[in-house]
Parts: sequence; C-alpha cells; structure tokens
Amino acid sequence: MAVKYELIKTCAQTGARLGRLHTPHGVIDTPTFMPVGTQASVKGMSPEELKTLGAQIILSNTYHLFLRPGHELVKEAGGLHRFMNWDRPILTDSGGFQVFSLSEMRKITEEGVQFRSHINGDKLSLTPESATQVQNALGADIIMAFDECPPYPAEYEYVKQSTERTSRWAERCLKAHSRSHDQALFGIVQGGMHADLRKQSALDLTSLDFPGYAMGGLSVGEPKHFMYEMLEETIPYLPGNKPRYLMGVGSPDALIEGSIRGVDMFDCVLPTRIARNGTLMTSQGRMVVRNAKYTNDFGPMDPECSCYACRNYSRAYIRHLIKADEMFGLRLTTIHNLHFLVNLMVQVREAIREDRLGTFREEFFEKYGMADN
Ligand SMILES: Nc1nc2c(CCc3ccccc3)c3nc[nH]c3cc2c(=O)[nH]1
Repeated sequence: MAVKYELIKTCAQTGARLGRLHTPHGVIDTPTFMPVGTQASVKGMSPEELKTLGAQIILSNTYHLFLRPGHELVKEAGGLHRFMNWDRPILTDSGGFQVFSLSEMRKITEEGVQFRSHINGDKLSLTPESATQVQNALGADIIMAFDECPPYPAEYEYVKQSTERTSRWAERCLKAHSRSHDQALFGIVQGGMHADLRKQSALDLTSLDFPGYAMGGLSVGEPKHFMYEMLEETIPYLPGNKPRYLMGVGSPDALIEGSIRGVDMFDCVLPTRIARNGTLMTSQGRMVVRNAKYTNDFGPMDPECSCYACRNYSRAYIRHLIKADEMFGLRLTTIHNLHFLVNLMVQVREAIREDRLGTFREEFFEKYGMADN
C-alpha cells in the first residue's frame, strides 16, 4: 500500500483527528487543504510559490487533461509530476463530476457517460475503466473512483438508483486499476441528502476495502447544515484508520466544521476563483480589495498575515493592479488566499494537538464573522 494513513491523535474536545498521509511523493499533514490545479496548473502559481506558502499536495482533473492535452501526451512527458514540475503528491478527480458541470449533451448509462467536449464539441465518453486508465496514465499518487454526483435537489428514487450504480462502478474501477503504479484508488461515497442512502453507499464501498474514502455529492448548492448532517450520517461507517476526503469544500467555516466531524482532506476552487475577482479571505472576514475605500489604504491586505503579498504590497497597490487588469494583481491575491487556507489548517492541526479545536472554532468565528464565506 504505497499510500498509508497514520492516525496520530484524536482531539479530546471534538471528533477531529491529527494524521499524516504517506505517499510515494511525500507526506501530507492532515487535516489538510489541497489547492486545485485543474489543467495541471494552480492558476498563476509556480511550484516554488506553492511550496513557499505551504502546499503539501495539489489536485488536478482527469476530465480537463483527457480533453486537453490528452493523457497519452502527459504519459509521454513522464507523467503529471514531470509534466508540471511538481515533485510532491498529486490527487486527480475521476472526471464524472466535471462532465456534468462542464460538458453539453451528456448521456449516462450503466456503461458510463457520453458527452461532447466543452472545448471543440467532439463526442467523447468516460467509463469506470477508461477513467481509471486515464488516471493511471497521468500518474497521480491518489486517484478517484469514477462516480456520478447527483444534482441537488434530486428525487429520492433517482439518488437511490444513481448511488447504487456508483457502487457498481466503484467495483469496476478497482478491477481496472493497474497495480503496476504505486497509486491509491479512493472510493467516493454518494447518497445525496438521504441518511439511509449514505449509509448503504458507505457499507458498499467499505466492503471493497479502498485505501481511502471521499464523500461526494455534497457542496452542490445544498444548505450547509445538510452537508454537516450527511457527514455525521456517513463518517461512523468509514474505517478510522483510513483518510476521509470531503470533495469540493473550502470555505474557512466549512474546513473547521468538517475537521471537527472527522474529515481529513478538503479541496476547493474558491480561494483561487474569488482571488481572480479581487476578493480576499482575511482574519477579519472577506474583503473586496478593488473597493474604492482602499484607494488610499497603504497598509497590508491582512495585518495578521505573513504571506509574500501581505509583507510586501499595500491594499492601494493591489487594488490598482486589479483595476488595471495587471496579471501580477491576481497572482498576489491568489498567493494570499491560498496561504490563508493552508495556514488556517496549520492552526486547526495545532488546536487538535492541544485538544482545543472547539475553542478555536468559537474564536475564529468571532473574528472572521459567521459562516457562508
Ligand atoms: N468525483 C467527484 N468530484 C466532486 C467534486 C470535484 C472535486 C474536485 C477534485 C479535484 C479537482 C477539482 C475538483 C465536487 N466539488 C464540489 N462538490 C463535488 C462533488 C464531487 C463528487 O461527488 N464526485
């Protein structure tokens, strides 16, 4: 098992756990936030900058790389690590979710999904077997089972059928997964917002003994309390000695709430996406730096932040760059937001170590302002 989870301790105040995830390309301290580099690049960031701000693992997407430049080319380049010059761990998503969020004209059958490329309209398909083989070719350390993420809201019967199909697909992925690489294939629990379907999905997948489990079908527009309830309904059925990955979750409050409920891994495009329109996550809550009130503000974006952007540039300068559509402005806001979330997880791990994550949650919410950002 080239990917091994080491449980270090459980927080006495909450259900959070401190762990280390050992992979062929290095160790990840958990709970961890994983920056997303959809097309083999975390937008505007160099590998050196990602390492400086503390990123231990980055994510990429099978769907995008399958469409462009193609997994064969990446394989010919020596795999994703070589291709993007990132020598630390990589996780790739399996593509199903992106088909439904990006492509036109898609059809889902027991076999898999047929769709049109959102780039050139080509008719393409992905199946559990082909999605696994593409990920084997890309060479990420952790790859995801091919699943369907049901839309939200959806009829109970639809979610039931879809979740049962996802369990059958998970078994097909395991069979197709070539063991020649040192890659770990994680299962993805579905079940929508229904506790009985979540439990059944978890039981189906844990019977297949994956090295790690993701919780999918969440962060799809549902109210946050539904997401937390589904975590509480699912996690008791997942093994304690395996990592748990909550897909698509990255707002500060959700990272803390998810960690408290025993989640070990998070990802989200939020920090990089909102950075590109000049919105920053700061210790005092969200800040839109392009706002006129920062025109003559020569202080740092976040006085409590030690990132490269906050140590060297003012709000006025960054506001000017964003308004002038200067690329450097987006790089600085991205550096800050990624550093903010990576650093938040450093503080979460510290709080778990000291059995005070519940207290940290209260203090953080007090300063940051309540949920939904
Ligand atoms: N395979 C899969 N992915 C999801 C993502 C993308 C996470 C991702 C991984 C790697 C790179 C980018 C994005 C979700 N994002 C929000 N909600 C999500 C649900 C699912 C899901 O149910 N299944």
